[in-house]
Amino acid sequence: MMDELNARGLVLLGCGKMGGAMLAGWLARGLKPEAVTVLDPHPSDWLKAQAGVRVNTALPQSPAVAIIAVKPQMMGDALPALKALGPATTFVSIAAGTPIAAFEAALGAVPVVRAMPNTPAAVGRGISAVIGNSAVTPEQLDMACALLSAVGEVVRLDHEDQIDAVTGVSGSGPAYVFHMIEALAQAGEAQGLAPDLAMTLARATVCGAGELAHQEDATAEQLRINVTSPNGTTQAGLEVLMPELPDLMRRTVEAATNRAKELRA
Ligand SMILES: NC(=O)C1=CN([C@@H]2O[C@H](COP(=O)(O)OP(=O)(O)OC[C@H]3O[C@@H](n4cnc5c(N)ncnc54)[C@H](O)[C@@H]3O)[C@@H](O)[C@H]2O)C=CC1
Ligand SMILES: O=C(O)[C@@H]1CCC=N1
Repeated sequence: MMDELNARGLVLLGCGKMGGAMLAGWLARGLKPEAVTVLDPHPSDWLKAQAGVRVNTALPQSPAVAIIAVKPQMMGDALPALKALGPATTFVSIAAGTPIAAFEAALGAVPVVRAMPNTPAAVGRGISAVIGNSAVTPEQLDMACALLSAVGEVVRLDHEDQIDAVTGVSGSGPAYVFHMIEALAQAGEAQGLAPDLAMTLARATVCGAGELAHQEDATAEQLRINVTSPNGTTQAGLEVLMPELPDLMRRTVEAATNRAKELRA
């Protein structure tokens, strides 16, 4: 897959937080900088420092893939730049909200893969959900999945409308976890710990628990039970957290999903 991309090229439309995170992951995994053309009116300092990557130059004739990573609100302005690319290019959009039909309306009957990744892609630990349109060949869908799997896990969806809930869970999800670090650190401070120490403990705890969940086969429930001594400290803490968190998380994911639906307009 990287061989084909290195030979034919990859175009990235929009290199902000998510496009940059994925590009960082691909460059670290064998994508040659010279094979990459980025279109972005405001290139970041990180992008400017990527020697060899073409920024705001003419596009290659027929790149293997064009990644669309602009905000849904910018789509109308941004998409015409890709109009010259033909049906041999697979268009992969990572935008929340924007439906496949909008790309077909703007670009014609081209192969489109709609994907929802997340920022841990920057360290090869993302997860992306994907769905293709009727013009995508199995080989093109496989290539898009291989590209995304270079920066994490990939799941294939059956219906495009599932992607709004995916966005609410895994697209936005890293932010919920980072907020958990912030809240856990603040709670440590409230118990008298110095801010730096509380943050060190909270960050390492969330990272360590995440890594344990990643490496172990045990369910999340079992991993929780393993920490919880009967009548011990964890049980006392969970008796406060568990009645509150599921409903709070349900409302959080519902709000994010609903916002993804609104962005369709
Ligand atoms: N940040 C995240 O965690 C995730 C974001 N996404 C999706 O990725 C897309 C980008 O989001 P972010 O990277 O967070 O936003 P961002 O604001 O960091 O990046 C957007 C980039 O697009 C550029 N841009 C603006 N107008 C343009 C144009 N006409 N042509 C080319 N580039 C243009 C901007 O200069 C900016 O660098 C959105 O559609 C979002 O829904 C999807 C999954 C996760
Ligand atoms: O907040 C957003 O709209 C984007 C989509 C998923 C994560 N960030």
